[in-house]
Amino acid sequence: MKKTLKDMDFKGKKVLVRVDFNVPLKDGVVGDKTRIKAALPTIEYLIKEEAKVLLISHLGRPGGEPKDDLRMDPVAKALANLLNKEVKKADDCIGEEVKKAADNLENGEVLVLENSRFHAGEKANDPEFAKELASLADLYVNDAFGAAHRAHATTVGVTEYLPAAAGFLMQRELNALGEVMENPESPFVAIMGGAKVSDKIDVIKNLINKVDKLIVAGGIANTFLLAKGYEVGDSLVEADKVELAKELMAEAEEKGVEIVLPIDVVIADDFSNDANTQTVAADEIPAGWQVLDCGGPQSLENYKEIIKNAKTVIWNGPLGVFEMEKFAHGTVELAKALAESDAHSVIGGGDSAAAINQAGVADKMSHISTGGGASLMFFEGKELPGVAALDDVE
Ligand SMILES: Nc1ncnc2c1ncn2[C@@H]1O[C@H](COP(=O)(O)OP(=O)(O)OP(=O)(O)O)[C@@H](O)[C@H]1O
Ligand SMILES: O=C(O)[C@H](O)COP(=O)(O)O
Repeated sequence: MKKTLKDMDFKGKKVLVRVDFNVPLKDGVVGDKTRIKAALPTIEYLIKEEAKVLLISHLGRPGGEPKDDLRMDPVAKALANLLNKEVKKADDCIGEEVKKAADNLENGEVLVLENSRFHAGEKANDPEFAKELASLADLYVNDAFGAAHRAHATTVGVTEYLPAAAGFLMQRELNALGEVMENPESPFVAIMGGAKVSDKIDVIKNLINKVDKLIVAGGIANTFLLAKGYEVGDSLVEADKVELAKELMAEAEEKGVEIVLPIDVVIADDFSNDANTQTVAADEIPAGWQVLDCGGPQSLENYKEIIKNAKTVIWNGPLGVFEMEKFAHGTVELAKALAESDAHSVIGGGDSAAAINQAGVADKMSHISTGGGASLMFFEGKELPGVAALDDVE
């Protein structure tokens, strides 16, 4: 058991809180506040407990140096609006100026530090950088589930120097994902979509030991269709993963797990929303065409029937190129089917969460993770470095 907020006394203490405020920015304004809202319970608790709150996050991938369009100012502004309270902002996350700003905080005040990835030491998990950061505070709280799969200075390194506990969001994510992986009510169905087989192999391998049915859709389905001996035209495939797809299908069969592939698919003559399209059987994809949505009517009917009978469903990755309206149908319909079902539904962050929001059914899901890569690593059955590094309860 990891330490949580309830295991620490915060009054008058400077608390370095790692949050995942890696949010989309549009014209210098936060485009989606979901991740900021998700961290509010921890921040509000610390304010109430009269801590001095130092928030640290990465934003985008600036490559170890300052980039003005990736500063945390819009995030601090959005947070101030949500908290309805003044939020201070520092122009760096280490150094004398920042130390002074941290020391000048009154109990219950909040200071947002600058993007941690403006320093190369963050991704390198450099001990010197971690030590500098840690020197700002008395205690450390990690509420950044979305970044817990990264062994960086703000997620792992600092825990060498400060007492370290999990925040409320971190706890909520670990409980929700842990429950579904350890005690799923069956029938247990996983839906894997998205673009890259290589990203999902370890997840599929682990899930084959846990689920009753595994729906393979999105771009990754093409490699499995190829492995079945179908032609897939110009579709996105990973030719070097065909053998592996065959092995995974054989392993699933041995274990009595059904791998469900699309029956019919929406194909296009170009990777474009203006392309010509048609719906064809998955074993009749003509040369020169590419699959951009696994949600043909028969496939969808099949997925809906499976979901209707499921007690637990986990979903990671869209069924098609849902960013283009013409190919969003399957993903949106699947989201709606999940919303209508009684199954316990857990969504693995990233694009799938965006699709659920697009379909307007977010409130119908049991749990939508704030982590993309982190939830995938969790579904792989691996321990997240940012969690492992936290203190155990004595
Ligand atoms: N048939 C397809 N052909 C090409 N790309 C596809 C296809 N189906 C889905 N995609 C693309 O897959 C991408 C999402 O893949 P990814 O593996 O990153 O999903 P994810 O795991 O949900 O995302 P994240 O890593 O953000 O959690 C989307 O951009 C989508 O357009
Ligand atoms: O958005 C995410 O998945 C996390 O914030 C991690 O971001 P990263 O992939 O840039 O490390």
